[in-house]
Amino acid sequence: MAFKVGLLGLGTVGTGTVKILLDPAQRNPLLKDVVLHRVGVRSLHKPREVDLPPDCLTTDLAAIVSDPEVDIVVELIGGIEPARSLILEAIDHRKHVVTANKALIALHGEEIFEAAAEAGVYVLLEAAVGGGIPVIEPLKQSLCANRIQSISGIVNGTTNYILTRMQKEGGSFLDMLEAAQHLGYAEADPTADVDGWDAADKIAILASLAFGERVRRSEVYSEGIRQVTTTDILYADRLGFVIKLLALAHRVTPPTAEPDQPHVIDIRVHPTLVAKGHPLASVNGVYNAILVEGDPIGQVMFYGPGAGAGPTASAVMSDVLNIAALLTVERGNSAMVSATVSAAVSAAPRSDAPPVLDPLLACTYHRYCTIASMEETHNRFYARLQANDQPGVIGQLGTCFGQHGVSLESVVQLENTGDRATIVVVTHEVREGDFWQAIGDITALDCIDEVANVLRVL
Ligand SMILES: NC(=O)C1=CN([C@@H]2O[C@H](COP(=O)(O)OP(=O)(O)OC[C@H]3O[C@@H](n4cnc5c(N)ncnc54)[C@H](OP(=O)(O)O)[C@@H]3O)[C@@H](O)[C@H]2O)C=CC1
Ligand SMILES: N[C@@H](CC=O)C(=O)O
Ligand code: NA
Repeated sequence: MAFKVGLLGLGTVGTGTVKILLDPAQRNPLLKDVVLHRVGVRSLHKPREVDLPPDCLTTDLAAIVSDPEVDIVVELIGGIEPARSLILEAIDHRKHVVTANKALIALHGEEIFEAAAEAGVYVLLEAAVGGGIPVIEPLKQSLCANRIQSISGIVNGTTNYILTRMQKEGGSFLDMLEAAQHLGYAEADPTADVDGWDAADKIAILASLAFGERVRRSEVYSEGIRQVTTTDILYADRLGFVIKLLALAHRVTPPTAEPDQPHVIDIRVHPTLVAKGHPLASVNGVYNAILVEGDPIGQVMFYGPGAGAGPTASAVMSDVLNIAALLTVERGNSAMVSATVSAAVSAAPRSDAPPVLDPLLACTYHRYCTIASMEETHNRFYARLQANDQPGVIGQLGTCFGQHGVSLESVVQLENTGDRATIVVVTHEVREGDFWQAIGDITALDCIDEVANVLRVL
């Protein structure tokens, strides 16, 4: 019983996927039933790392998604269009879909999953978050009995790779970005990685799976890592922290709230000082980790390679095999029915209703959650200030923070050059809006040259 795959894209992840498909030895036996039928690319003349069967490669991607022989369409071209239209067309032709495209799912998930539910097909996306780390299916299935309270993690391999190398080698941001691009970790436009949009796509997807309600991608607050300097990395280190780009989501609504009201979710992405003893602090390089807190499980952490050809292809192929397994059961059952129930069944009226989907595998959320305004969230902060090195400066800072109810955990003067001083402040947890009002007043003080950087602290 063969299942035919129509693959869209033969770049980093597409190539990794073909390598698994063409080398089934000692993997799951079901892989032998999965056949690579067509591969769609932009250019037929690029050198490729894999030897494809003759006539497999095409630039006509529309023909792949409507090909009657294709059972599963694997979308690995990335971006919004033409990926969105091709996936919708594939669904319309009743193909199951596997995608690694978090940007598309975060933005157009509602349209895609509603079309899939109507057509009775699956759209699976294990590769879209955490690369090779199994996290989407565990959230949908293994943790489904839990009430999830929070998800926090490092979900972008490129920025974690850059920050780790900046920390360990003091290298320049641009050199490290180039290395991440060369290794195939970065998006086609690496702005999505560096500015936190890729991590925001991923936390929007994780939060909707964890909390059972859709998240409007446009409402997810995100800051990238451009403003993180080697000076901040050094000062953070002296204070006992490392700096990581964290994606955070937690349910603000208590479990006792009315079930018909949408949940309020605090969700954001920003560079964060993480205490060296925290489990996320030692996640380095291209590795990702996702810490889930639920009731009754407590804490569970998923860890592994978050980007790159092989790990991401491992996740893509797990989805393909999940679908192949379901199709094996479906075809086996219908063969049994047609063999045993003959005349009576064939005389009955045929139903065109789509097949019923496994509710733990399909994503069928019907309402949007409410996102808490950033001003109302509570955070700890690190602020690096340039000031006059004169008596009373620290007192004035303390007064300004105090007037806005911001309590300080530590204030240290880390460096002096001539009559200038660098002061680093770490606050206790405060209301975000109050902190920024205090910073506004501090900026206006005569003794302060500038607030050079502000970062949040976990
Ligand atoms: N790289 C990674 O580590 C990870 C990537 N992802 C996601 O996987 C997806 C693919 O990423 P990646 O493999 O890195 O991307 P690449 O840029 O390496 O590959 C893209 C492929 O798609 C083809 N393609 C792009 N646009 C078109 C088009 N309009 N028509 C036809 N073919 C097209 C390209 O063709 P050609 O080869 O001819 O140029 C290329 O083969 C993205 O959604 C990405 O976000 C997810 C997790 C990790
Ligand atoms: N560009 C992404 C690729 C995987 O999703 C990353 O760096 O994490
Ligand atoms: Na994954």
